[in-house]
Amino acid sequence: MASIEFVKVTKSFDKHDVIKDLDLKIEDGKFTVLVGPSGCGKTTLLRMIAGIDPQTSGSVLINGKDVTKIPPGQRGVAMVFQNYAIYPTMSVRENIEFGLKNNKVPKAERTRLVESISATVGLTEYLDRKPSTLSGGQRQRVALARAMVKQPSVFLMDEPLSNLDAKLRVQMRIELIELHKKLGTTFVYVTHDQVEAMSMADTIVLMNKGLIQQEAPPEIMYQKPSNKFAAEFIGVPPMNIDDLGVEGIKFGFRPESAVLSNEPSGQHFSIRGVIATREMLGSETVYQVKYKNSSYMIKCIEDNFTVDQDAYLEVAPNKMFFFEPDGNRIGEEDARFNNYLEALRRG
Ligand SMILES: Nc1ncnc2c1ncn2[C@@H]1O[C@H](COP(=O)(O)OP(=O)(O)OP(=O)(O)O)[C@@H](O)[C@H]1O
Repeated sequence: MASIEFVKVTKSFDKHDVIKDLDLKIEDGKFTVLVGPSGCGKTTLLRMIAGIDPQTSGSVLINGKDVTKIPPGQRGVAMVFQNYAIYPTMSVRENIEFGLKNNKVPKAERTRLVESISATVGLTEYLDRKPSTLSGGQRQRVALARAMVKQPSVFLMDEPLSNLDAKLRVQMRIELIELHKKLGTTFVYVTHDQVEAMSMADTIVLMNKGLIQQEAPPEIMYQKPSNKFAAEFIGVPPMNIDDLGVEGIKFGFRPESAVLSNEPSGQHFSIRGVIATREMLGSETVYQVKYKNSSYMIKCIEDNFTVDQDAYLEVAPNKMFFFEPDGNRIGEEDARFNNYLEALRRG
């Protein structure tokens, strides 16, 4: 088990700061997901923890100890990548055992570890197979088992599910959640996929351009995004955001927070728009509603509207968000919040 801490960490490539003065604490035993758009610095953070590509300045601490001078092999961390890095000519057993042999672990102990870990990830019956005869999900489990035999105190995972098809990804997500529960070890997981982050994380660390935008459990990230970036990054379709027309303020509401109807019901924000597109997804329907120069995405359980039909789009006041011109969210406790609600109601 281990906690991880970044203290004033900067990482530069060719004098360009990819990460600048970053402070972050990753809690012991938690499933922490680093999420953000491509190039925001997620992998760079992971590599600094592993010691593969150390920071330019600042410190990385594992269990309170500065690991700057400790080589990757001695940090007690194991990494799992998206392209597995398993050896095609070795059997599953040999792949899992490889690191142990290298570390001169005695044969009896090796066999015990390989068998118990294979059972944990459901590979027992595949131990004598070659990786080429396994499915993508089974190969991903070999990569996990290879990391697990090292009995690390931290698992670092870099988009480990991105090579799998959609159905398998969902299944592996559940398996990873269960594995984390079983092991109780610190997991640090990198992804650009907000659904993965929402479904697996104890804590989400949302990054953009090398800066942390918000650090929070999934439900807080969703209900109380700290800024416009977080509001738009988490959630599918993203939050609808538009100009309030007052002091450069923007307002926003989630696609599932709006109600579409044929008659207005007197909700706070009420406009009459036209259905521009309709996506019937089975359990829900996503409509695009056009109103003046704006368009809003609305998610409904029922499928009551057709394209080109007029509809009232209404949102309750407790479902509204407001953002400063610099993107920061204005909380309900802010004295201006009610003024902005009033401005919205008047249209
Ligand atoms: N070895 C390197 N030399 C120069 N620039 C690099 C190097 N490694 C990463 N970068 C730059 O650092 C930034 C962050 O890269 P990083 O791989 O951490 O992003 P990421 O968030 O993991 O993105 P992705 O989701 O695409 O993997 C990018 O702009 C990238 O171009």
